Amino acid sequence: MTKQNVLVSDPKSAFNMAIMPISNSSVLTRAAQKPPAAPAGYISISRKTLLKNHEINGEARINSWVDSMRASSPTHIKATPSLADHDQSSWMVRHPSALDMFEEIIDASKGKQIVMFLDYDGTLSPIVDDPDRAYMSKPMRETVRKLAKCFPTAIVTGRCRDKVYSFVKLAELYYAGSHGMDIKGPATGSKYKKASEGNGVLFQPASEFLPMIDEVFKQLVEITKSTPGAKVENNKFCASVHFRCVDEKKWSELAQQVKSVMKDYPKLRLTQGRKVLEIRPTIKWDKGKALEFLLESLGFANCTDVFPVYIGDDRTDEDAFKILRDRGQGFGILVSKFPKETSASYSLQEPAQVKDFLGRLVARVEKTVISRTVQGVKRSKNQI
Ligand SMILES: O=P(O)(O)OC[C@H]1O[C@H](O[C@H]2O[C@H](CO)[C@@H](O)[C@H](O)[C@H]2O)[C@H](O)[C@@H](O)[C@@H]1O
Repeated sequence: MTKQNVLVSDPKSAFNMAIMPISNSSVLTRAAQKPPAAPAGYISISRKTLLKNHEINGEARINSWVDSMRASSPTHIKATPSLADHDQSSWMVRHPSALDMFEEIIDASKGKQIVMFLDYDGTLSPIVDDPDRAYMSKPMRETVRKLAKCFPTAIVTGRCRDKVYSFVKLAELYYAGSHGMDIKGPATGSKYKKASEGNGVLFQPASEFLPMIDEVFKQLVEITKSTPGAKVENNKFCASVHFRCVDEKKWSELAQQVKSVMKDYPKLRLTQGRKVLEIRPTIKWDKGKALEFLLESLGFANCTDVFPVYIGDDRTDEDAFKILRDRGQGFGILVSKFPKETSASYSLQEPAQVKDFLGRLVARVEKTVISRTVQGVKRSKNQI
């Protein structure tokens, strides 16, 4: 893939730093010098906080990561059924099933342009022990393929962009890898243009961190060798340390190992996912910003009639859910079998339900197009 310029139309937009050749890192250097405040849900962010936590409060912090990883583990939630039952019913009132609310969702989107944002792991593919084998089923791929014919559709993932593409294998989608720090979006000003048509833009706001992430990745691989089951994944602009196959008794030790590497990299921060610690640059960029960037580059920056739908299962998806809440446009759907603190409006329990929901959306568009064709009504085929 060649390096390209990114041009975003609104000069006052939050994406001014995108108006530059990707290879020019001067603006990014400024951003990196002054780490921004932590977005909601992050474990730590600023250099000061990192140093403070490592020097003064490191032990407590590590324990809190490990505790929260344990607490969010389904085996632990199942171990307290009475709490789970009670929480589940009141939580479902606040975050009803997107399948049960399908007609309400369709009504809310009427006359608006739906834009779909899909997380990968735990949303399109079931969670499995080996991250290299988190395949998407053929029926899910077919459903997403059809979905992309109906609406602009993007994958927004913590994974390396090339890796997620090797799983999804659909050229007609837009891809935001490394938690949105590696975006292959639509060509500038290409409203409604398919990703497969023309040159898409490449946006990599953390490009200057590449050598640092590589270095940290190698150190993490080395230091975690002594922990059976630990796995380190290079996600290009971030790295993931997997705890899933590590004996829980060893989790604190593994977290300590990660911390010991991090102490030399104040420009990196840690976030937490599903049995994973993720190491990423301290730039103010996340899946929420990626969603906004994609909406803007699709030509929907100031549109009131756009209806973005973001589906995800992880803490990192909360940044995108929150953006949608704040914009008052569209909504988020959290994929979870258990109650979780979330800014999403609706819920689905597992990838199989995500497929059903997407399939129903596709079926509704197809039905609407047929009935409009029969009636001779002219309207954008992407609108329900
Ligand atoms: O943003 P996502 O698409 O959800 O990616 C987040 C991380 O997902 C992957 O890890 C998770 O899925 C694995 C496979 O099912 C599982 O083994 C692991 O425990 C989960 O945390 C991926 O491997 C990470 O690199 C992503 O950052």
